[in-house]
Amino acid sequence: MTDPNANPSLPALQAEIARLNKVVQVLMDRVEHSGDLGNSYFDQVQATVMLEDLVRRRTQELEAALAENRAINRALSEAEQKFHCVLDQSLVGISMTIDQRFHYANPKFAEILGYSVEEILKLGPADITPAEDLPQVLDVIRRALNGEFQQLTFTTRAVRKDGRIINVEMSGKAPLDIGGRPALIAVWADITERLGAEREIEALQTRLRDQALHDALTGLYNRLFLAENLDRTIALAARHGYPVSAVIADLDFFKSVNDRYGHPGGDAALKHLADLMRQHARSSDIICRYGGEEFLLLMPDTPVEVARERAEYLRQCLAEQRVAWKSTPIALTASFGVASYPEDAQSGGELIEAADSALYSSKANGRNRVTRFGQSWEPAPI
Ligand SMILES: Nc1nc2c(ncn2[C@@H]2O[C@H](COP(=O)(O)OP(=O)(O)OP(=O)(O)O)[C@@H](O)[C@H]2O)c(=O)[nH]1
Repeated sequence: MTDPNANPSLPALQAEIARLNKVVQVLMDRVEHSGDLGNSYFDQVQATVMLEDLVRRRTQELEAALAENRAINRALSEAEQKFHCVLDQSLVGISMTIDQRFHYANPKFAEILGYSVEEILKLGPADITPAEDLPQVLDVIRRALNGEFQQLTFTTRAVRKDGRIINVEMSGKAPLDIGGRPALIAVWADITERLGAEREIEALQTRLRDQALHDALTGLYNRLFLAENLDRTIALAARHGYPVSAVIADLDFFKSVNDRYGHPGGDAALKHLADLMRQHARSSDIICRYGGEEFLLLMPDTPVEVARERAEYLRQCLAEQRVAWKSTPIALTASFGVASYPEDAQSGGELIEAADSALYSSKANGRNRVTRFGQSWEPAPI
């Protein structure tokens, strides 16, 4: 990378040698012509001695200067070797770009991109950038050359020699003046694996959060989700002035379903009711498995009468359908309690309590029925 001509003392020395040569030439001419001018032999000898002395002194000075110059060059060469050694062993890629071409690349930079150093030096940033990223990369280079950044760290993609696209992080500083041309020095790291690992962790976190908020058996939201969202749902309703209705459904004599069909049969029954509630819900509704065989349907912006009708519809469907289970389909019924904010309750907690108390009335009054909070039960139509 170092130009030996860059040693500032060398041109000065060369100029001095040229000047001395001229002086010697002039003096020699004078000596030769002094005879023509009629000067004495003694004058000629004296001039020759002076000349020789001057040349000897100047030669000594020049030799000393040349020795110093050689020492400087040796020190420069050693420094360059050390510098190369560090760059060659660097764990990050280093490049220097001049006029859209890589003017320097360390082995790591070539390795990141799957080229040899010789090959990469025939390329430039545009050759290693995917076409769709090119406008953005060229814009960053343009702005860097304009001196818009003192320090820049930039994440982009690069195309390797084998065509594989990798994610790279590139850091650079303001351009340097190299031989009168702006040079961009950049440090590169292949962050493909790191990004992949980060994405996996993110996906895992999303999955874990999802699992934490859902019931594994039915896929419905669980109580934790309800706890996180109930108050917010009520607060939103209060702000916008609409009602929120709650329906709690509880399978009747579920213990005997388990006893008769076994736990897997009971699970199939729970999934059946969950699917039924899901099929007849609006996207704004929140359905969650509230307890073992208890389900909650939270219906924002829904008057209590509409909620009661929905509960009645679900009750009927459940009573009419059979849960497919081996050779013996399972007959099920459920009891329902309905309440509404702000009519029956002033908070999320009170709303659930009101719906629960209505459910209790349904159970107490014979099951397989829908009871609205604060109202006496009506006989079921079937
Ligand atoms: N299969 C299955 N059973 C469950 C699950 N969670 C709770 N249970 C059962 O649900 C039953 C609930 O019984 P109870 O609370 O006595 O209610 P019930 O038998 O439905 O009676 P009523 O509600 O009064 O009609 C218990 O036998 C629990 O073991 C589950 O995830 N799967």
